[in-house]
Amino acid sequence: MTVSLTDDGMCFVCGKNNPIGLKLSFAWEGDDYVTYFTPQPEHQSYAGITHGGLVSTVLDEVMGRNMSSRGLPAVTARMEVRFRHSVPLGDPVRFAARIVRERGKVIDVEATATLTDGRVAAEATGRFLVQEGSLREETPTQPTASANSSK
Ligand SMILES: CCCCCCCCCCCCCCCC(=O)SCCNC(=O)CCNC(=O)[C@H](O)C(C)(C)COP(=O)(O)OP(=O)(O)OC[C@H]1O[C@@H](n2cnc3c(N)ncnc32)[C@H](O)[C@@H]1OP(=O)(O)O
Repeated sequence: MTVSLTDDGMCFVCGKNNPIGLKLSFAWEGDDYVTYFTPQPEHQSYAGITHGGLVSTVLDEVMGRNMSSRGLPAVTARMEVRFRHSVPLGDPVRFAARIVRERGKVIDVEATATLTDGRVAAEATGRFLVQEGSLREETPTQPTASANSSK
């Protein structure tokens, strides 16, 4: 079964119109598809530590957008995350994704979250299923709000 995917600017991670979203920007750096996220206090779990669910969310996004940026709109079917080090607040974290294997509409991707000192804080593997058609863009109904996080 496939679904039709629409970008209405409200994605929690990249949507420019989501008032509570992260509003992250993405770009290619060589073979890596990359975003930088600087966690703030509102993104923590224990004091001073970025919530692992949010780290997972950005890993998911950078993998998914790797494909949509190449014209392959896909959904996450499965994802595994290994948390190696805590992610502190206040410093930019580099999230990078690259394709591992493509088999028809099934694409395996891996991603890393790297701290400013070069340590890989978290690594993910994901399986994505490419959906039929192209990503549709739709005018949002929600008002635009100011960013709460930046590259
Ligand atoms: C310029 C760029 C602008 C971009 C601008 C974008 C803005 C927009 C934001 C984008 C953001 C993206 C990054 C966030 C990505 C999400 O958050 S996507 C949302 C979360 N994910 C979902 O909602 C998916 C929900 N699940 C489903 O829809 C369906 O279960 C799936 C995954 C499509 C699978 O459907 P299905 O019909 O069961 O698939 P089927 O064809 O039977 O299986 C195909 C193969 O996949 C395997 N498979 C199926 N399901 C699974 C599974 N769950 N686990 C493992 N393997 C599976 C099958 O075993 C089969 O493998 P083989 O047997 O062929 O070896």
